[in-house]
Amino acid sequence: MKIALIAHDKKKDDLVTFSIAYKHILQQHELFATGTTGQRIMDATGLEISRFRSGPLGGDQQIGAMIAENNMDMVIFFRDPLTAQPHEPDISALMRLSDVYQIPLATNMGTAEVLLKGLEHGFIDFRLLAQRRGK
Ligand SMILES: O=C(CO)COP(=O)(O)O
Repeated sequence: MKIALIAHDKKKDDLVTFSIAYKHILQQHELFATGTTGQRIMDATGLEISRFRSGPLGGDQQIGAMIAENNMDMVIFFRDPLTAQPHEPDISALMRLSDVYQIPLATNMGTAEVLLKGLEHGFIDFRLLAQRRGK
């Protein structure tokens, strides 16, 4: 499965902690991230991650493009709901595309934990069908 990892600045520590805790699951999948988030997680975990641009410079849009191409299976996006972001339209667009294409999207650690455990137990296997349909 292809999983995107994204966190706003005030949530990056949480995502790093989460990635350490769930490294055993994450390492079985193909990981992508926005620029700074990806670097932080790689440094802390040693996981291999394909990094896009930083969010404000287009990273959210690049991940959105992968979703539109049926090329992303899950998005874990620790949003900061208390801080205004300069690229709010890009963030909304990414979440919108996740809904358009029915891609599992976790916007906080509670949901992310359920998603990764669901992934571990095969609950996200509908994406395998979607991948085949897209080819
Ligand atoms: O801004 C972001 C998501 O909207 C994240 O970007 P960075 O990972 O580069 O900080």
